[in-house]
Amino acid sequence: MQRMKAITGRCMSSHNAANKSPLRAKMTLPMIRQLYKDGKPITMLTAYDFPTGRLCESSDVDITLVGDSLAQVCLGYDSTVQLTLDEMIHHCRAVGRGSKSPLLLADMPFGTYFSPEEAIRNAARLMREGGVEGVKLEGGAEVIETVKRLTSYGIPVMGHVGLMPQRHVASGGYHVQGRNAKSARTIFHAAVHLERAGAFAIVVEAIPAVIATSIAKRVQNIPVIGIGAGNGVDGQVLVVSDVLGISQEPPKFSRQFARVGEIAQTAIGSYATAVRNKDFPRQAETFSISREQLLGFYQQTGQFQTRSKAEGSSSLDRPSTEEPAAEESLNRDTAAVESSNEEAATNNLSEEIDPRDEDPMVHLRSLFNKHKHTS
Ligand SMILES: Nc1nc(=O)c2c([nH]1)NC[C@@H]1CN(c3ccc(C(=O)N[C@@H](CCC(=O)O)C(=O)O)cc3)CN21
Ligand SMILES: CC(C)C(=O)C(=O)O
Repeated sequence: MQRMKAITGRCMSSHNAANKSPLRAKMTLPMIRQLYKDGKPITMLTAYDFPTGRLCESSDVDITLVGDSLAQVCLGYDSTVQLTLDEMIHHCRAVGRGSKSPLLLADMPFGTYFSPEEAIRNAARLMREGGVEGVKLEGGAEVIETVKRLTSYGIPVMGHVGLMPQRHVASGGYHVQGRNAKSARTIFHAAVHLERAGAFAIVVEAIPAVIATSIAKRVQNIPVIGIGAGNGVDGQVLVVSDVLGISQEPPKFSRQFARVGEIAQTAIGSYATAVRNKDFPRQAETFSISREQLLGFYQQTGQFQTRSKAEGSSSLDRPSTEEPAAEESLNRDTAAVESSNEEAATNNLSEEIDPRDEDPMVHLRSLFNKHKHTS
């Protein structure tokens, strides 16, 4: 019942051309909180563009995250550090056009929240220009003041501790965090402080499951959402391309719930083969034109001409006509075409016509001549 409430805001436009899925409740922060209070696991998935946004919508996830993994997964950069705020905003807008009902969040890109002032300005851009409903940022003690300031201005903030991909240069790679007592304690305290600073949720990434569970038990008022952090937390997040099986190097903690990459490659290979074999397109994949209109076209473009002439011109490749027209209406329409093109037609029809049997011209010419003789 909770999920059926609060059908407001962006959800009102969810029956547009872009979104054929049935109306579902617009996820709001209070609804996320309620899921948490009810002990229901929160589902979160990344999206990077309109199609993946639509998948979040139709698959009923609670939170769509335009993660800065966008940089690697979608844009081909080496790391998230290279992503700009403008690029992030551009992709948020696309995701938002497909993902209407889930809560829509964006990662603050690297270098856009080094001071509280900078963070406020850039988070406001993500909300105003990108259309997101909250931001996620990586960090512990060093971002607490920033989180306080953002939330004080009504900008919902999701924290992110443990493995922080934006620090991969300093960390020398993507390493599991919290595997010694000191590191685990630092992450634990960061989570506690993020809750106090006003974060509405915290992502914990690539830490031992028992540490994540400890954090989730200690953080009592907001959900702890795990990625590579085991099953003792309040929700899970994964990268959509890992879930679909289209990532080049999915992290060990992810699961490929399908092998969409293999399916896609097979499909595209089949397409290329069909084109090379002239097996694509087929008749049903082609457009037709009525015989009378085709006749008019041939007349108006002077294509009733001799075979030798025809062979000399490359513009005479003629599409086949498939649409059967009732003889009567064809004759009537042909007459109309003829009267408006009588002179040109007469000139052209006085010449020898391409005799090939399969050529629709042959049939059209005979109809045309029949009409001329009987009128
Ligand atoms: N496709 C994809 N999925 C992700 O989850 C993801 C990205 N890309 N890009 C941005 C960050 C980077 N992330 C990563 C990337 C690699 C590992 C990884 O391979 N970790 C190793 C352990 C490495 C070590 O401890 O030395 C592993 O075995 O999973 C983890 C998180 C998570 N994010
Ligand atoms: C995987 C999630 C948590 C993320 O931060 C990202 O996609 O960048």
